[in-house]
Amino acid sequence: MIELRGLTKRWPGADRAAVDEVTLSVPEGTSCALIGPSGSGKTTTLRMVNRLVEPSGGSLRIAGEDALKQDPVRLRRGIGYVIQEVGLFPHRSVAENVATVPRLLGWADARIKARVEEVLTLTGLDPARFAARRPHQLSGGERQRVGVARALAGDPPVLLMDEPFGAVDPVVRGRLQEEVLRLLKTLRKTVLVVTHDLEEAVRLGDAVAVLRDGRMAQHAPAAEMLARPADGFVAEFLGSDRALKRLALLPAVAARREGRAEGEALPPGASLRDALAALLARGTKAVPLADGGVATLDAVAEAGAPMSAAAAGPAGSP
Ligand SMILES: Nc1ncnc2c1ncn2[C@@H]1O[C@H](COP(=O)(O)OP(=O)(O)OP(=O)(O)O)[C@@H](O)[C@H]1O
Repeated sequence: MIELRGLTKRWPGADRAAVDEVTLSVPEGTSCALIGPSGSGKTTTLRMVNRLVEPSGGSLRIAGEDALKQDPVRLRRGIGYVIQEVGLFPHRSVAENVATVPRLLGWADARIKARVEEVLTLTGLDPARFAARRPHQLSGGERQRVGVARALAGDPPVLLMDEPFGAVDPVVRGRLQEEVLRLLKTLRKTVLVVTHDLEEAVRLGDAVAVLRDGRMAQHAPAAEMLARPADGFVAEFLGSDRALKRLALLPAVAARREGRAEGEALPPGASLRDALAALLARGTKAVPLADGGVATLDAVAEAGAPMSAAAAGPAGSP
């Protein structure tokens, strides 16, 4: 659990706080995506959590402990940190880069070697091919994977990510997001991720927190926020196509009707957006679902409407 209460940062000489009394909880094993316009305080908030930036006020608890009373260097060893530029040591091999935190933690060589192989494999990098390479011998996507492997190496319960996939092309980016998401869920990490990209926020965050001028504009599960933005600012930030974006978060079975239809059934985990895409691409009135029944255009529209049963639930914080 990461708990920020009234966390504030005033930079010297600034006329207003860059982060102004932000309160936010990320329950254990869940992820929260921080989004907001440029300069709204996302990175400053993230860097206060690992004390790369010292807060001017407020409190911060990680796993129940007062993180502002801990030694910052020790605190950071328990927090994985992934940044856009990755920040690998250029003259060290991939294996040596990934081993950074385990070495600082004083692990024995054999344990470090085994762990490096394990996290490289977890992040989709075959140790036999990649362990000995230098960072400049990797593609952008591979470097990003090494960044994730390095952050996971010491098995920290908490992971902070700042634009983790910002530097890679959209195709690689989508695949990396999927993989990292699956990995972090399996490992039950508590994750705070900063991103500019709303789709990435919705994909990676169980909850989404929108900052505006250093203040929290809304904090809610993604589907709820897309259905019910707290105000005009959040609505505009989410975009006029927010109802469409939300379809990707709801299961196709929410639009299930009795009936039969021609063509290939949608796969089991399909979303309402997948159902809509199939209906449009096939030019049919109904598409078969994996477990029987069909999804129709009317049913997709009904299930995807912001006030439908699928969207019901209390407004406000998760
Ligand atoms: N080291 C610093 N010294 C002084 N002011 C800073 C410093 N770092 C950030 N700021 C200011 O704090 C405010 C918030 O910056 P921050 O980097 O947190 O925003 P952000 O939402 O992450 O922006 P972006 O999306 O552009 O990265 C900005 O006004 C910025 O100029």
